[in-house]
Amino acid sequence: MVMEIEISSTIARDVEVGEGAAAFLAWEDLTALLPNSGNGPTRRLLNGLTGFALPGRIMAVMGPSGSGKTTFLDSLAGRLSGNVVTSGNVLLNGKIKKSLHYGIVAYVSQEDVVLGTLTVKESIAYSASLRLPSSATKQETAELIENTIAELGLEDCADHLIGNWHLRGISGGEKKRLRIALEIITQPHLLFLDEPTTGLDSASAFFVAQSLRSIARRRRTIITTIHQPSTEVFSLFDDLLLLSSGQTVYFGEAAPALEFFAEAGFPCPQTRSPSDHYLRCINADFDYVNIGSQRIIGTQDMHLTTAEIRAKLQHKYQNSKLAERVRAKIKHFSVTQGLVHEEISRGSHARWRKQLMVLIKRSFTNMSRDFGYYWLRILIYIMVSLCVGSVFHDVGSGYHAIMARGACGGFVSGFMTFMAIGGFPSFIEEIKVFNKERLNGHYGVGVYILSNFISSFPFLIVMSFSSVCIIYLMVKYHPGFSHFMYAFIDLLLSISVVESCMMVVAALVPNFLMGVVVGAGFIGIMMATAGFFRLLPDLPLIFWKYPISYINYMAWGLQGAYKNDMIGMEFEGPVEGQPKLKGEYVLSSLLGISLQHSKWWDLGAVAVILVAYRLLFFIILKLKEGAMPVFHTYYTKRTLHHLRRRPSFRRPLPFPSSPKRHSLSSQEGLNSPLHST
Ligand SMILES: Nc1ncnc2c1ncn2[C@@H]1O[C@H](COP(=O)(O)OP(=O)(O)OP(=O)(O)O)[C@@H](O)[C@H]1O
Repeated sequence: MVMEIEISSTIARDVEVGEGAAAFLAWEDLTALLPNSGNGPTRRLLNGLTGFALPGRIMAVMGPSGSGKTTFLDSLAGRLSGNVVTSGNVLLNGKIKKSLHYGIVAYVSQEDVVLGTLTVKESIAYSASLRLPSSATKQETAELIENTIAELGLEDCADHLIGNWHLRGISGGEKKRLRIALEIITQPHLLFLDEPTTGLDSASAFFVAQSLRSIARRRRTIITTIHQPSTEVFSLFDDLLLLSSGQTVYFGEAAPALEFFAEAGFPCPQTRSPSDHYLRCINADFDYVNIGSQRIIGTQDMHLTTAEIRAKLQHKYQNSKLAERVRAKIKHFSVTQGLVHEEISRGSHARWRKQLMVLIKRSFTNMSRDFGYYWLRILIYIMVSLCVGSVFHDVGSGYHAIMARGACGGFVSGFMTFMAIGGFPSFIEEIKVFNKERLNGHYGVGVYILSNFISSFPFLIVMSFSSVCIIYLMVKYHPGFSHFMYAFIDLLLSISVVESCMMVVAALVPNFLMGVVVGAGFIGIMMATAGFFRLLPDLPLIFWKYPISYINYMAWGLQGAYKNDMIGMEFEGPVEGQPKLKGEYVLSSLLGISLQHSKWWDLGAVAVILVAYRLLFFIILKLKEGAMPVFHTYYTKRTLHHLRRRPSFRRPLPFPSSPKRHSLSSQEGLNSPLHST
């Protein structure tokens, strides 16, 4: 007999009667494919999933490791990596949505992306200030922060630093709860969580699940993937989506799943928890277990292989009235556009000026507490400056001092700016935090770039000022306050350009080692064409002179530095008694510097290049947001068109006709990812 489970009347009521804003989410025939770059098989990571999530309810997505739980959440949220192709519809409040990022959904991922230099309370407070409406009073915000801390049991560690690579901070479980707190503080209408309880002890896991349930009860829609929940935790979930190899094994209310399994011939033993039982039935990883030298069958108690159990369950689900009604409900969703009148809230409600102030403060706090971000570099800059100062000490104005001054200028413009690459690991961390917060709609790209620049500027001033002070005084460059200030601003702008350039690299290559290599390579090219190792007039005209030397901040910076030092100076000639050499003559004849424009033009050019890099950084971040989805849609269409022409790809999925135990090799065939060639 086939038992059919009714979709509860409460769900139906929820769908029909909605008060205020709420998120009714549905997905239809959701498929994710991993095409092989060659002519090999295409993996189906998700295979035609259909279902819905309703406000006021919390849905658990369960399945063995690798069954596609994260892929499912990512494909709903439009966050899958570029190599995965998706098809199907995602409907939010009856309207088809391409994806649910930039604030439509709050997503708590598994990745550990938080600023480790802040305390738990500070992190939550910044997150609240960034997103709560500007009308929220200080007291309301403080209450909300306290409540959120209490809701996730973070009181004991509220004032502890989170911790990073060199700073031991809060525990992994506390970090996990903090990441949830950062997202739930604004009570988002739609919340996705990827394994929020993994790594937590049973009491904390229960605590977290209970908080999520109470949030859901405030007409919030919550979908969470979960690994091995305890019976207590499992009982807190309203709905269940059970996945195996990217296919639905069960979708519906969580409690009746027991009857579904029993009806299918797999009743849950009394000694086993229901969630354990479901996973055991569909987890093929331990079908065959080696105990000593013996190989035994893990699912012996059910007399079937996992592949057979899974196929039976899938078959039963696909042909059940339950699946039929889900499809009917989705149809209802798609024809009833705008089930709720209010738009669901998106990301931040704070005004951009408030966001800018909060981000500047947060970024400045992070930079000043992270020793590796600027302090270490400032220390190294001072030490290197002392070394340069003593090597070129009181360089003088003899004939040989001409080359010494040139070399010292070359070293400062080249190597001293190159050292800005040392901040790359911190840039990478910051970009990761930006990416996460941006996708969750906390703030915009422009606000982030401006805040990052403003908060780093005081450190760059300290770095350049201390270096120029030491070098200028020890080497005894051209005397005079204006000359000193020029050298300081020249170095400040040059270091700022390298910083901006490194931010561009971090946005394009978000990997520490690869980023450092790319950044170092780029600065190396700038050094080679700056006019010190090869004079500017001698550079090959095509490419190296035009355009490279003209877009090279170091070339402009070095020309300005040379002019600042040498114009107005006189140097001894090569032979004693010869007339003195004027600085202008040295510049044009020996150093290949054009005197057709003043040193201020050179400084202006460095400033323009700095603005250009910041703009480039903005454009890259914007392009990643805007153009990448367009490219991905094109790639998806092309790949699907190509795949649909393959007959084997269109073939329906196989279900074994008889529950015979397969040989190991045939079982492996069934358990391997579903694919077509
Ligand atoms: N971008 C990708 N490129 C290659 N393989 C991918 C990609 N995304 C997902 N996969 C593969 O899809 C399968 C499902 O991955 P997914 O992370 O969704 O599983 P999961 O059920 O969340 O597992 P776990 O519980 O271990 O986190 C895995 O085999 C994974 O390697």
